[in-house]
Amino acid sequence: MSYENIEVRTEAGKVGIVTLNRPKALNALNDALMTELGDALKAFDADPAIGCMIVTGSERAFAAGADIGAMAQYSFVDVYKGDYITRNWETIRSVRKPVIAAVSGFALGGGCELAMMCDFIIAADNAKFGQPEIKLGVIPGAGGTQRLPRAVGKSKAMDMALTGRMMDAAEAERAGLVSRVVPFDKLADEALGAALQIADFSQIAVMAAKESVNRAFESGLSDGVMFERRLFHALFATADQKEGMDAFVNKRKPAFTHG
Ligand SMILES: CCCCCCCCCCCCC/C=C/C(=O)SCCNC(=O)CCNC(=O)[C@H](O)C(C)(C)COP(=O)(O)OP(=O)(O)OC[C@H]1O[C@@H](n2cnc3c(N)ncnc32)[C@H](O)[C@@H]1OP(=O)(O)O
Repeated sequence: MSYENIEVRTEAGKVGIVTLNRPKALNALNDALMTELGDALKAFDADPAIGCMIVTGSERAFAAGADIGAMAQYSFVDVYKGDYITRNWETIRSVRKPVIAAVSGFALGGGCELAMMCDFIIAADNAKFGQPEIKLGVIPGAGGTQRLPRAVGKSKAMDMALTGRMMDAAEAERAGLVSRVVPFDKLADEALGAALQIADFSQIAVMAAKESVNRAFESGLSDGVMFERRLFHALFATADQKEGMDAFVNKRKPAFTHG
């Protein structure tokens, strides 16, 4: 499959990597890019050999937001009837294998929202996150007002949504938006290291872990705990649970099922 707005590759046959590729526009997210991104992630998700995915950008920008030039002329009818965002952005949330956002440079507006749709964010020390939509006379439209408070708390999320200010990688890590911060020249290796580690685990246990953690945002504590418990119980029906626990008892490396 050839793409215009992204680059796609695999590492070690088990990690799928998508690089946003509109450098002249700081990876501004247009409709074509988001459709290509969704298609690429769905293809990796369907590939039994792929255990984890990475979405990344350039040193200067993960993505500086949705494409303002593309949006400037749209009417309500355009975006409502075109099912703006729902039609393609939500695809990234439908993939069942983990997606790591490896963020350097600007992750603003839709770029920050895209990173938050991924399962966790590893940031370079030059990363800058923000939801500056207010400066354009709009508000975040791809989950920013919902995911950011859940990640960093109401006060910081409200501050960012109302002032449009950016926060740097260190503040983002302190606030809980970002899982790890590394020097830019270590970002690709850090993200790939995490992805390879995940891809070597039991693929069904990895998918269950992702599903269960995400359920925390969709249900009350008791329901979420019960959802987790039933998934935990269900994994005792898998060969990987037997292999993983037997390998520990017999002091050997487990050979999990991938795909
Ligand atoms: C039915 C139709 C469906 C269409 C679907 C479209 C896609 C879906 C969108 C929906 C997403 C949900 C809602 C999200 C909304 C947003 O994200 S709004 C945008 C939020 N982002 C911003 O406001 C940041 C805008 N950019 C800047 O503030 C600055 O560029 C910067 C990031 C601070 C960097 O500044 P500087 O270093 O001075 O570089 P610049 O010269 O400004 O930029 C370099 C070139 O990149 C272009 N560019 C930058 N950001 C964008 C952008 N968001 N959209 C388009 N183009 C961008 C900039 O114009 C420069 O280009 P040239 O002028 O040609 O050099």
